[in-house]
Amino acid sequence: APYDVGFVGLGVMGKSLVLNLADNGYRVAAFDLDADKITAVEAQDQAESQSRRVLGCPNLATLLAQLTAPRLVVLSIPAGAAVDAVCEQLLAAGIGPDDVVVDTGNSLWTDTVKREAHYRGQFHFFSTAVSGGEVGARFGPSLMASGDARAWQRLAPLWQAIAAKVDPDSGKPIERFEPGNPVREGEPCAAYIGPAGAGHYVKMVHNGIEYADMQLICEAYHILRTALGLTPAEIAAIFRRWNAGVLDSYLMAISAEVLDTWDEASDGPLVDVILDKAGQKGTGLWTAVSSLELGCPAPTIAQAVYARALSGQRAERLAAAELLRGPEPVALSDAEREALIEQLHDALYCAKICAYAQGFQLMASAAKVQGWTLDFAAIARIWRAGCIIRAVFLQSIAAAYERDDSLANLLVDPFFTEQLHRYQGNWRRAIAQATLLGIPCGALSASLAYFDSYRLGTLPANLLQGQRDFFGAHGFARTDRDEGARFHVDWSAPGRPVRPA
Ligand SMILES: O=C(O)[C@H](O)[C@@H](O)[C@H](O)[C@H](O)COP(=O)(O)O
Repeated sequence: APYDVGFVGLGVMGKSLVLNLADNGYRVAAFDLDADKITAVEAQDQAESQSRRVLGCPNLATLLAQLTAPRLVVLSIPAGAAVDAVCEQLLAAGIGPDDVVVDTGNSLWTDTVKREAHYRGQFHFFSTAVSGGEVGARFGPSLMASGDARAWQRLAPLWQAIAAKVDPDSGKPIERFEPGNPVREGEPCAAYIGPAGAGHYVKMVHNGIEYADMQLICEAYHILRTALGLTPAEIAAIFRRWNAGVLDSYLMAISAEVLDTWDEASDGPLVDVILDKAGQKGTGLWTAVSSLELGCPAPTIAQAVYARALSGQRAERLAAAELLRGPEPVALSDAEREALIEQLHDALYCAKICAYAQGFQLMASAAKVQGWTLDFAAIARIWRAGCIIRAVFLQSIAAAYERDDSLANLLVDPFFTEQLHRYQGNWRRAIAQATLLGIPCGALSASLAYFDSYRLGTLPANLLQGQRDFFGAHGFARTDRDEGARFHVDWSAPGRPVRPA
């Protein structure tokens, strides 16, 4: 019998998606340039299922020959030129106008837009951004699909079958990590986001928020470690406690796991032998750049990208540490220590709300410019399970957009407004304490500055406009005239007259 879907790229994510598809009853014809990867996925398939659900193919022509027409071919290959190379090879191997090719890598959304247009008429170039890492891909990722809606009709049953599932009542993930026993009940975390590029844009922002979330947790860890001298295991215990409340999330849970991990070689906490130089593959940077280009502030996300870059300047930091002095360490009383832990909890929560608010507002800004109609409640719902930023609080974000799908910013949703009012005091105290102790908390404080700026009717941009007009005659609007009218001061003339510009 012919195979249901072709799969090209059997790396960590590709192999996991293939076995997930097979677990859900799809017969997969698979190819990779590396023959060992083909053998490996076939062997794992047989070991897990004692049947042949996955067929390794020696080349793309053989793969296409196994498939039911119109054919469906999924790509899981590194973002960039490799995607175009494989598309050209598929054309040479005989893929046709009715066939669908799906890019599941972390491609830059503008590349996806170009590819869909470039291959139109040759085959349907579709995309589905995947979040959840190796385990997510294997047992249930979050899937953000975009492109021709007719291609989605074909893909939807497969994606909804393999996607992570959420319990419709609690909004919590239904998780089971058993080969051959996929989760079939619950709401699937797979959605059609919109035209080409929309899915990859939304995934890019997911990753930007992921960067912010991770950086915020790292700053809390740094303050607990430095200000209170707690051990990684003690901090892990605090994170577990926090993970039982409003901060309940995958990233909080794995942070506790990392902190609790012992390194035999050094006979100490693993985290103490991990070099403090953060890597990055680009999605966070792309998000920050898009926010700057759109003029839609995402300072917590941008600060998280900068924090990675700063960590990368390790040699310079070590040299600077010999030269630059911070404040003298201060011993905190037991009451102050307990208070700081509570304050940090609230600071993390408030800053997290700001990072998500920035991400959702950024998606809204991009949608406006691109002419996309994004369903923010649906996006929040498919991020409740499977993806890296999965968290209970996404249920509240979904509810906020269900209440008002044209919400200007999550900060002004009644639920989140009330939360910020309740917890902001401790947020300020945590940042003030860390700052006095000389412990960097750029993402926590960038979030607070964002909140304080967004909630203020008047900002000091009036002086800034004056400065710009003084040195560059750039002009300004007046508060007591129509906003469209421009004015300029003749700064060198007596009395500095203000004239229409
Ligand atoms: O949603 C996910 O499954 C992850 O975000 C995934 O896409 C990947 O792990 C990131 O690309 C890591 O990004 P950095 O290497 O830039 O941290």
